[in-house]
Amino acid sequence: MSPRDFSIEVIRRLKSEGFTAYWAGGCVRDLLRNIEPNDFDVATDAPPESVRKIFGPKRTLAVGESFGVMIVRGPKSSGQIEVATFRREGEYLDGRRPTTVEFCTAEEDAQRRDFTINGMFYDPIEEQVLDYVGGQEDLKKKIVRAIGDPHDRMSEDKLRMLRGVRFAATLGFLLDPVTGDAITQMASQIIVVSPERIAQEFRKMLIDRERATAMKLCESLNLLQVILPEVIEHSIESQLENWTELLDILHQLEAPLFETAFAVVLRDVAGHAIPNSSHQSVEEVSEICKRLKLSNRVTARTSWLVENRHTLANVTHMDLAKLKRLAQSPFFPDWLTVAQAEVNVTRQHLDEWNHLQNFLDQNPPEDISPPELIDGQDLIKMGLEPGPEFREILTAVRDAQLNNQISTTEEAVVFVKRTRQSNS
Ligand SMILES: Nc1ccn([C@@H]2O[C@H](COP(=O)(O)OP(=O)(O)OP(=O)(O)O)[C@@H](O)[C@H]2O)c(=O)n1
Repeated sequence: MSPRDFSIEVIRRLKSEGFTAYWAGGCVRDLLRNIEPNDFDVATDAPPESVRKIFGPKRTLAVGESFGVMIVRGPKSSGQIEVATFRREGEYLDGRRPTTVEFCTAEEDAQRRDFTINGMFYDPIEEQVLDYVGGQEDLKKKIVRAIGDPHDRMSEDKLRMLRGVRFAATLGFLLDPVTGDAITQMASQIIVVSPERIAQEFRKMLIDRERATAMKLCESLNLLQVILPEVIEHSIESQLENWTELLDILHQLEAPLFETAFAVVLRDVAGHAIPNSSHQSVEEVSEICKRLKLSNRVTARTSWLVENRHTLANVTHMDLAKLKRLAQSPFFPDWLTVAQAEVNVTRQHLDEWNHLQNFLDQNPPEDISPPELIDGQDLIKMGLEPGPEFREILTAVRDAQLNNQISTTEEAVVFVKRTRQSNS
């Protein structure tokens, strides 16, 4: 059973027990835009204990029982769906979670949601939309508008400021000016939101095709200045054209990973620290990643991409070994994605880009990463004492191999002997 069919089954069951139940929130927005939703959330007037009784304790899991949210597990392929009791939320003291909730009507439940386009319900059995907040109208007009007073909605959950930006950018909608003004006024408060949640919104924005629109909106609403002050300090104040260029490059990226797009966002953090030195800048980049609690894997990839942001300019001066080492990097495909976008936007380093393409055409992957000819054991067999210089010797052998000077183990042995003779 598909998740969609399972959620209809759940609604049917709740109704047969005398409750009301609808699809709610994002899935209604997507369905009305003719887009298949990622998940189907159900909202109902059944209290959590009734949900548990109807579906049985084995198939239900209270994820936020005090907030009225239960997970109902379906047969294997149908996954699980969230069934939330209509609720009105009490005060949000920490800007993240309400201190209390009270169960209420569907209409009141709609009023506590974030944006009108996310505040609708749909009855899949009667095929009827329930819209208490003007969501259909705003969908038609392509507007992201907070429900009721935008200050109130944003105060309740400060992350909604970023959600508003994301919906406007990714849906290609306009951010309602009153909602936008409220966000600008409250932007500094985004810091109360956990770094993980902020990073998750950034991820969603940056992997979307409209990532440049999202960043531009974050900047114009002052959110970026609070979340990534380094980017703004370095790009906007000193060089406005760098910021415009950065947005153009972001826009040009072909289906990037989050970290690839994030490295573009951070590209000028680097240049500013010490011109022509990437070291300090990379430390700054990994500090930013740490602050956003990004994983080590993401941090490594982002830092490597920023560190190598000027590498294209040097490719014509690199020998084969250096080029092959570059292309061997697990991050090279992402680096190419950025380099291609940079070339397209700046029209600089076209010769270098062509040089690199020729190199890649002429060197298939097996030539770029050929099996090693010798290792430490071979050096010991040759009578060498294990020590720190093993690394140097093996690097020199590898360079000679990558430069096509040697291609067999025998040649490698001769190479080692000859180098040692000439060094002594
Ligand atoms: N800070 C939030 C988060 C969610 N919601 C409400 O809860 C619904 C479901 O939230 P979620 O699954 O996080 O978002 P979606 O709208 O489904 O969109 P996406 O999955 O793209 O985040 C939203 O539509 C909205 O009605 C809200 O009011 N305020």
